[in-house]
Amino acid sequence: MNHHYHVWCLAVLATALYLAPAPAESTIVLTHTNMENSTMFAGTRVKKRTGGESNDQATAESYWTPGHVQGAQEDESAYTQPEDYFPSAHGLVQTHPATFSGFGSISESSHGNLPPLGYSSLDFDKRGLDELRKNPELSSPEECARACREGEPPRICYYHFTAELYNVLGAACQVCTPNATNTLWSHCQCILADGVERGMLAVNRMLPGPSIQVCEGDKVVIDVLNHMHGMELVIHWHGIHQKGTQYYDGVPYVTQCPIHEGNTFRYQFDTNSGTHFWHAHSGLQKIDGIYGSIVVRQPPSQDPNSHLYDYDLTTHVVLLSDWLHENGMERFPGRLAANTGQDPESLLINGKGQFTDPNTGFSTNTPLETFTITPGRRYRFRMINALASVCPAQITIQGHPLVLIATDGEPIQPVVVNTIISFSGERYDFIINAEQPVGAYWIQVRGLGECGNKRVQQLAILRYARGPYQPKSKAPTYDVGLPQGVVMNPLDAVCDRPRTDAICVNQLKNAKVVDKGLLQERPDVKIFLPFKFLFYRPDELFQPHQYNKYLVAPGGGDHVISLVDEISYTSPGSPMISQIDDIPPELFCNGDNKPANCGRNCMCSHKVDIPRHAVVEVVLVDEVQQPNLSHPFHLHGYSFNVIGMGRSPDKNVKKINLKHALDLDRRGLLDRHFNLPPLKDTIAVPNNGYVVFRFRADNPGYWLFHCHFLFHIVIGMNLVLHVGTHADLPPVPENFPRCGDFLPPVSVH
Ligand SMILES: CC(=O)NCCc1ccc(O)c(O)c1
Repeated sequence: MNHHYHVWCLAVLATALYLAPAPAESTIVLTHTNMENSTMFAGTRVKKRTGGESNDQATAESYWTPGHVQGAQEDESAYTQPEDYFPSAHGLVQTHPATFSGFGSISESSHGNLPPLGYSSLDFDKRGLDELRKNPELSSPEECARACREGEPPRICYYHFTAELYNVLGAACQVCTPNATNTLWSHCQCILADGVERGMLAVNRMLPGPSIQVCEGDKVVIDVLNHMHGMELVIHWHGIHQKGTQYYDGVPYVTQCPIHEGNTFRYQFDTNSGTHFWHAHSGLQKIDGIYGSIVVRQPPSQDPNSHLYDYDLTTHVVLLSDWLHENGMERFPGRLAANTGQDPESLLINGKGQFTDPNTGFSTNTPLETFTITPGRRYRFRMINALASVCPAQITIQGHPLVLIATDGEPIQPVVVNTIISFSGERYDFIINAEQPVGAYWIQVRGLGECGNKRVQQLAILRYARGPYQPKSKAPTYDVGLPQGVVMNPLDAVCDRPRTDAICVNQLKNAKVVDKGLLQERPDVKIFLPFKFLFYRPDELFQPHQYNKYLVAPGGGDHVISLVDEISYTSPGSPMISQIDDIPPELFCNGDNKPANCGRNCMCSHKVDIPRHAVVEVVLVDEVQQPNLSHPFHLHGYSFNVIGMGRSPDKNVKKINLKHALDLDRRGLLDRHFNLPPLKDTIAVPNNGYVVFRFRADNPGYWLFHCHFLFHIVIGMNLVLHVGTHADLPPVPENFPRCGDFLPPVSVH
């Protein structure tokens, strides 16, 4: 096809659609009646209201007419030059053409060029832009988000993150109303989320924050500037192994000191392939908006499943998150009277969604995320569960089976499912074949577990190019959802036999050969880790001279902390990796070395030492025994092979515990499979069940291992696996920030 003709033709089409008046149904109604004080939020106008007004009135007075036209993104696979393309991720304004370079010839497959990211280096703080411009060896985000080809030299990809206190529906939404035909800025700083105004935290005024999309082997450099007043910040790169760059894993007081307000910390590391993400690992900042995707692509020849799909687009990342209508700190330790625990009000899909007030039934009408596909083509989608609360998320796409091809960044032998249940921290990559009639189809994401109480869900749209924008069928509701079919990750934990209705993680097969040594009968190190909550009695918790942490759990208002092997993790005051000598040795502990007389609530820095190169087996045992709650454990620095999972085969045993798991193991009754066990870095332990996994300890360092639920991290459901010795580590980077107590002798004048 003639290159220039193609370009011109699409540009005209896109422009025409872009300037067309907004269809009535896409009017955004930014109103929300707050349960307690009936405060209305109307786009850029803020009105205080008294209670009792009808929703009709509210709607009439407080809507906003956007010029956002979904049709601007017409054909995902026909992109050629950036001028033709209106990104969907933040698709309010056209991306600045001048920021793009390196687009080659038109390719008929995605294994060719990629559409733009949806933001560019022009969105950096000026300091970031200057850094990029003065260093010719650095590539911009838009240059790095490219198709990966064998034999092409790796790049050094540069990002600048500015973290701020920010707001949803702030005045930025006045400046870049979506109907402004503004071509000066690549990025509109208006965050709509689910259409309900709130304070939040944002990186580069985007939600999700900037997506990092590179090719395997590229080096990534991220300058993180903390502009959050009175807050420290640490960012973790979930799924990146940090081999050789152990200092940049982003765990406070384990691998670094937190970044002070006003300071910039430069992370730099190599990339292992897969769908990953980044998020704050400090405090509760993640649930307030500090997260974004990481996609590390490979040349097709490197992916055993590449023959199954035609396109792997920048715009087909599906990042799921949970969303509150207040700051996360309102929920910790939590309130007693209006006890909602930590359950979210809403879910978001790529930071977008709508909210229906359960009290009034009133809905916002903010744009839903739309993924565009072309009939007859096969698309790789990369789903990231970035939820922070305890709710599993279930995704279903109307009329489209999902061909699962990877999880947590690692390829598996393809399996077909109809719905995926995922837990905080997990990633699932699947293929969608665009083989249904041209149309628009619902994507439904439901919050399960505790989220069933509020029935939170979110919708997005899978749209065939040149088809309608809205699905013909009524939107699925929480109770009448899309048909389920085969479920990935059934919550019933029946994982010891093949079944037709579901697939468990341990039943997935690795698409690559597995290290034989890992599958040997006896591992070098075997670690049993039971975990549970400690329920405090109020009289026990509120004693003089003690300020013990606690979480007010939902429902009954229990005051709890978390224990792993009877220990509640407590952070030291200096990072283990860089200032081990500044940490009093008695602060460290583990199951074999607990502090004397620490009673029920042992608080110390739980650390298990592992010899380098050892074959390690970990058995996690759920002693929480809270029906409805399965805890996803995430290991930093590694992927591990999932050997087995399930519940006790002994029908007389109602509740599993460490003693019983040890007994099952002795009798050879823990489920173990050695035929191509899949690789994961985050695994949900079935409630009242167990998980067995193995890895070879070939990455020295201090690696956090923890429940990925945000509010369980802060109450101690963590430990550190310390692999090797300090002699195995690269030297501490020059001028690496230091922190710790300052307790000089008292000076007497
Ligand atoms: C009997 C009871 O209500 N227990 C609460 C369990 C619990 C504890 C902590 C959480 O984060 C959570 O979601 C649930």
